[in-house]
Amino acid sequence: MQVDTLIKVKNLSKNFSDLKSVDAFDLEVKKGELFGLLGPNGSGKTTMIKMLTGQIKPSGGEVSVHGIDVLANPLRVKELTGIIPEQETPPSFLTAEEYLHFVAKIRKLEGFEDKCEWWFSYLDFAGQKDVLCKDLSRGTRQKLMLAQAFLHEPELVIIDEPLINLDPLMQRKVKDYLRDYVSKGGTVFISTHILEIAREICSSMGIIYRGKLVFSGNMDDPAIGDRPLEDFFLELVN
Ligand SMILES: Nc1ncnc2c1ncn2[C@@H]1O[C@H](COP(=O)(O)OP(=O)(O)OP(=O)(O)O)[C@@H](O)[C@H]1O
Repeated sequence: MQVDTLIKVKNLSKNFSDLKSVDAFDLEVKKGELFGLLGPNGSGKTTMIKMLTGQIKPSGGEVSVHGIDVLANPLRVKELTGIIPEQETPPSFLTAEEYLHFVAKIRKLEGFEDKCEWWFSYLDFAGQKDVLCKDLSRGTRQKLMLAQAFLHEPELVIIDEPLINLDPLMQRKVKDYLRDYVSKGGTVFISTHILEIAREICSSMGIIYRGKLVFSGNMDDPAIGDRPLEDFFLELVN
């Protein structure tokens, strides 16, 4: 079945005791979008991503990915989606290469060695292939997490803070890769509190503040106009 809306969220909420971390959130992300979820620290971005990827259960509302109810079938959603959760670290007892090969085998990828080689080369960490994941630098761990998420070229990739810990050259490469991925038909959902990233690469965005979606639209939405994104953002979250 062809699905054009890859992420659909309706009246979604997550409470931690009295705190409404995500509050009655509605959102749709269509195929081909590079969507950025922006918001200040503690506004609910990671909580949203955890609900999209079946890591935590919502307190209320509906969430579907690829037209599949995430609560009912989280494993199927994980099979179809590339995911980089917040500050995820790969297993400490595997080397970088072993980890990528392990992921490729779970994904039942054929000819994965070449694909892994491509990632080692593109993100310039072939020299760390044989290093245990626990001994990798934070930036190299992030490169590895990016590689594992895109290895099977899924229709949808969901990334919490894609450029975290990367140096400017690697940030440039990842931004180029994300733009190219979407231009070839992929869909990417990112969360970030870095507005320049969204301005530079996203086609659409949502702004979350205190758990509520306070804006959703394209980057050329007339409400933003010619203002710096920072001004628009601060107007909504102050
Ligand atoms: N497991 C939890 N138990 C209690 N409170 C939580 C839990 N997870 C998140 N929260 C709270 O929910 C709110 C939203 O947190 P979340 O991590 O989603 O924010 P964020 O927008 O991703 O922040 P940042 O940009 O700082 O990473 C915060 O107040 C946080 O303390």
